[in-house]
Formats: sequence, structure tokens, C-alpha cells
Amino acid sequence: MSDTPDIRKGLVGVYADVSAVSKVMPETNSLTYRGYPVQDLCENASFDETAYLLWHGELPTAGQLTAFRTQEKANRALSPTLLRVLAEFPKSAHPMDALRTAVSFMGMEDPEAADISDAAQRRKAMRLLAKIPTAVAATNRISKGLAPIAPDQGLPFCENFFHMVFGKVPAPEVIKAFDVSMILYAEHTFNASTYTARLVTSSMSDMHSAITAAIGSLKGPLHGGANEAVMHMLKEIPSPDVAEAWLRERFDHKALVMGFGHRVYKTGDSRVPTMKKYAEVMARVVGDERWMKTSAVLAQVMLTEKNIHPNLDFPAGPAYYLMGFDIPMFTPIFVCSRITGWAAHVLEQGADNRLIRPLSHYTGVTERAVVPLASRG
Ligand SMILES: CC(=O)SCCNC(=O)CCNC(=O)[C@H](O)C(C)(C)COP(=O)(O)OP(=O)(O)OC[C@H]1O[C@@H](n2cnc3c(N)ncnc32)[C@H](O)[C@@H]1OP(=O)(O)O
Ligand SMILES: O=C([O-])CC(=O)C(=O)O
Repeated sequence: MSDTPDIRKGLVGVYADVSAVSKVMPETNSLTYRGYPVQDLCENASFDETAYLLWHGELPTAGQLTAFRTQEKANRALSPTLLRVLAEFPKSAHPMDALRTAVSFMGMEDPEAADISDAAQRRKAMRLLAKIPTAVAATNRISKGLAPIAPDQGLPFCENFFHMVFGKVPAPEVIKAFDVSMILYAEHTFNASTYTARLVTSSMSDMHSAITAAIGSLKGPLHGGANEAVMHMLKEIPSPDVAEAWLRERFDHKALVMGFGHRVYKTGDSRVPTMKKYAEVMARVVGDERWMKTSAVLAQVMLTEKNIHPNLDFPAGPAYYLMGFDIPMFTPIFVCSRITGWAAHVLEQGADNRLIRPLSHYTGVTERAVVPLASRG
């Protein structure tokens, strides 16, 4: 009889804890946040209402939303020190690396750095929700030799982000497409970055440490980094007519096709139809159908040849490109949204904590004695 314990590589199929934040239902390709279908939230609520929902368990009343928005607007500005630090980062730094370091720095500056009470962690989550977009926009502008644009407290969350990146606010349909992407990216149960945040929290560490680690996890191309990889891939394909041939060559090299496949959804990602609809809106607004046409060919061939469906990153990549964002900003934009889900999980983990510490099954050399240095040859 083998003495190998039951190891689930990648924790495939393992329930690691309970959670009341969201529910992924792969059998129906659906997703709810605190019981609300994500599509319903996209059509009938805003991203900041969704953030409130994730943190408080209920949608806000008008008064609660006004108070939430006031708090968010009041916390947007970065300190002069952090702005100077951002300006000193290596010009070659990827914006996700810059953001990881910026969030870590925010942790040192936070007025309640040492306080991990639920109330303090909630206030820190609000400060992160408000400041992360400012850091993302400033990093982007600094990388182009442009001066950062200060947040405008008179503008709502999404409008303010465009203002800080481009110095202007686009048409309402662009804002709506962006807001929808933010709702769709907000939360997704125990994905790698959220689990990272919970794991860090489980040692009774603080919000900024958990979020810094989560950003590191999200950056990888198998996770959030895929939205950038999708756009690089689409740009490699000269036109929709050659997309099928391009993909078949990729099959020959057994290469991953970015933006396809998912650990939990095997017959379609709940969020893709909504994001695709708004990516198509963006294609019409901009008058550039190339990316959606190429995407349609890739999705069709991946389905018929591999039976693999696109994930959220597949339509989100071209949608952000059509909104005018530089490709290295796509995963940082994901962070601007996912901070809401991460923080909800940090709060949930903190409220009923047990140190996360799994076992490893040893497969190295058998026990042996140290040979003194003089005798080693
Ligand atoms: C927001 C998000 O994080 S969504 C995920 C974003 N990531 C990507 O888009 C990266 C590309 N996708 C992938 O690498 C994978 O699908 C993952 C990492 C997302 C999921 O991985 P897993 O659950 O481990 O899938 P798994 O490896 O079991 O896939 C099953 C089979 O499909 C293949 N497959 C899965 N995804 C892809 C893909 N994108 N391209 C080509 N083949 C794929 C695997 O190679 C595997 O084939 P095999 O059985 O011949 O070995
Ligand atoms: O759930 C996952 O593994 C990845 C994902 O789609 C997400 O984090 O949004």
C-alpha cells in the first residue's frame, strides 16, 4: 500500500473554507455576489454600490451610498512623499510592480498601520479603494514623462479615473462599459490572489500586507496578467482572416492561448457574455471591429478544436484597449476593481480566523549525517 497521502496538486477541487462573499456555479455558468447575479448588478447597480455590497453584505440605501462615495472621494489623494517615490521608480518597471510597491508604501504611511481590528481594516480598505486608481494613473503618466493629474473630488469613481489618466472624461457609454468591467472583475471566490490575501491575513497580518501579496499573485499570466497577454496576442495576429491559421500554428507548438480556460468554469465563464457585449459597444464607439472579429475566430476555433471557452480576460483586454488604455495598465485596472473582493475576504478571514498551514509530503533524500567541510570532496 502506498504511503502517499491524497495530494490535490494546485488544490484542484479542494474546499479550503466557507465564504459568504460570492458563489461560483460552474454547472450553470453563473456567479452571485452576496446572492445577487453579477449580470443584474451590471445592469442595475454601479461599481461603488457593488463595493459597498461586498464589504457590508447588503446593497446601500441612497444615504449609505452618498456617505460611502464621500469617504472614497475624500481619500483619493496620494501623499507628496508617495508621489516622489513613484517618480523615482525605474522607468523599465512594470506598472504591476510599481503598484505592488506603492501599496506596500501606503501601508507604512497608513495612520492605523498597526491596528488590525475590523473597524480599522475597513477604513484601510476604503483608503486603498480610493488611492489605488490614483497610483495607477500617476504611474502611467510618469512613465510617459507626463505630470500626474490630481484626483477630482467632483467626479464619480470611474469618471475620475479617466480624468486622472487622460485629462478628460469620455462619453457615457464608455464610462458604462468601464463600470461594468469593474463590477465583473470585483470578486471571484478563492482564486489565487484572493486566497493569497486570506493566507497572509491568517497569520494576523494587516490589510496592506495582504493586498500587496495579492497584487503579486494577480500579476501572473495564468491569473490577472492574462488580460494584458490577450491584447499582446491579438496584436500579433495581422487580421481576422489569418486568425485561424495563427491559432493552429499555436496548437502545433502546444502553446497556451491566453484568455482561454478556467480552473472552475469548464463550459463557459459567467462574466464573458456581459463583458463581450460591452467590448462590442466599445468597438462601435471607436469604429474599430478588428479585435472583436479576430476574437470571434479564436473563440470559435478554440471551442470546436479544444472544447475550451474564453474567460473574462478575453473580452476585457480588447475592451480596455479600445478605451485607450496602454496594455501594461490592464492588470493594474483589474486591481482597482479586485481590491473590493480581496478586502471583503480579508475581513471575512479576520472575523473567523485560523492560521492557514497545510502539510507537504516529503519526497527528498532520506535522512543522512552532515560530513564536515574538510572531509567533503
Ligand atoms: C481572471 C482569471 O484569472 S481567469 C484565468 C486567466 N488565465 C489565462 O487566460 C491563461 C490561460 N489559461 C490557462 O493557463 C488555464 O486554463 C488556467 C491556468 C486558467 C486553468 O488551469 P487548469 O485548471 O489547471 O486547467 P488544466 O491545465 O486542467 O486544463 C485542462 C487542459 O486544457 C488545456 N488548456 C487549458 N487552458 C488552455 C489554454 N488557455 N490554451 C491551451 N490549452 C489550454 C490544458 O493544457 C490541459 O490540457 P491537457 O489535459 O492536454 O494537459
Ligand atoms: O477564479 C479564478 O480562478 C480566476 C478568476 O476568474 C478570477 O479571479 O476572476
